[in-house]
Amino acid sequence: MNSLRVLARNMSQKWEPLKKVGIIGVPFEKGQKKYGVSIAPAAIRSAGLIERLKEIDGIDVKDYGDIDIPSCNEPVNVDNMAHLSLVSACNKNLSNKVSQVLKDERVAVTIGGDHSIGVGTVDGHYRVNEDMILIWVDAHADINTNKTSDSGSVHGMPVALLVKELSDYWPYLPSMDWQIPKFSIKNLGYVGLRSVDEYERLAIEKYDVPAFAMEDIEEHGIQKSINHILHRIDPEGKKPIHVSFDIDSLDALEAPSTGTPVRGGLTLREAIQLMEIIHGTGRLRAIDLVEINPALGNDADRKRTIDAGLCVLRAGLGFSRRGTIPSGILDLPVQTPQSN
Ligand SMILES: NC(=[NH2+])NCCC[C@H](N)C(=O)O
Ligand SMILES: [Mn+2]
Ligand SMILES: [Mn+2]
Repeated sequence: MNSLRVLARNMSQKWEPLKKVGIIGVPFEKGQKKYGVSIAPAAIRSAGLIERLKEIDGIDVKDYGDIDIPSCNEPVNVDNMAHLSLVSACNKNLSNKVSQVLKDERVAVTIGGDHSIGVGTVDGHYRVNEDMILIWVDAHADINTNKTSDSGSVHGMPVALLVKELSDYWPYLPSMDWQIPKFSIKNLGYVGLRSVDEYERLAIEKYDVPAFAMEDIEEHGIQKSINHILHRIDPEGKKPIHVSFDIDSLDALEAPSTGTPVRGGLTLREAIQLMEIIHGTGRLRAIDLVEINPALGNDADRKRTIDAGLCVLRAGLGFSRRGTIPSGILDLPVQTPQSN
């Protein structure tokens, strides 16, 4: 969006939660090493994704289906970066789809997939709303480069690929020409961190990113933590919000079916409250739900993890734990006298 349009919107727009939602499935798992995260969109849909979202008062849900995932293509060789060409091709399609959903004036809800797909969702969002801010809810910071990563898995690198301030720390990445990192790290905040690699910590401190690790959340509570972040990166409360929610931000007891679980995480109640607060700003425009791996754990684990993800989405999209009044009805039903 050009800056004049942004200015016009900021002057005229009173933010209201968007009641229209577009679902995008991304059955992609090449950003990490374990089988299973690619079957999450199907598993979450069959657990009742659309139906449970439709229970939210006044909501309009459109399913855009799954994006095309390339199965093989010309491999490119970049040191310590596995499957880069596939990651790149998937994200290119995804970026276009997210832009389309946002242009349709719907909240873009992307169901992953591993967290490497954050490159496509944020890129697609940025292309529509250049003033967007990004809340990365995760046990991990996902801000490694191929030089600092121990794993070589791209799901630990999406933030570093996205932010312009780190572009000089990358080599030339063949196949990634479509993605120009323009998003500023100044518009990023973290919630839930508890497994941060050394160079990731260095990047967070160098750029003074508001990063609420679990100890900070313990100290301040989830409400003050998210309000602090939102105020730090957008003091006037004018910018569209993108939440990239990695299910491993939740405690491993709440979400066991995930590839890189870390104990001591957010309770589901904290995550719900976080999403309710962000919903309450009226500015939430994109949610990613990633790293659910239905192939890990037993039936109960799978069910608990998917259900936790659905609770997070519902909270972000306006479901109220207080309950809602039936629409158009003003009083309790009276009893009609019985005939016999
Ligand atoms: N999206 C995730 N679950 N990321 C885990 C990343 C773990 C580790 N920091 C790495 O770079 O490999
Ligand atoms: Mn992640
Ligand atoms: Mn993670």
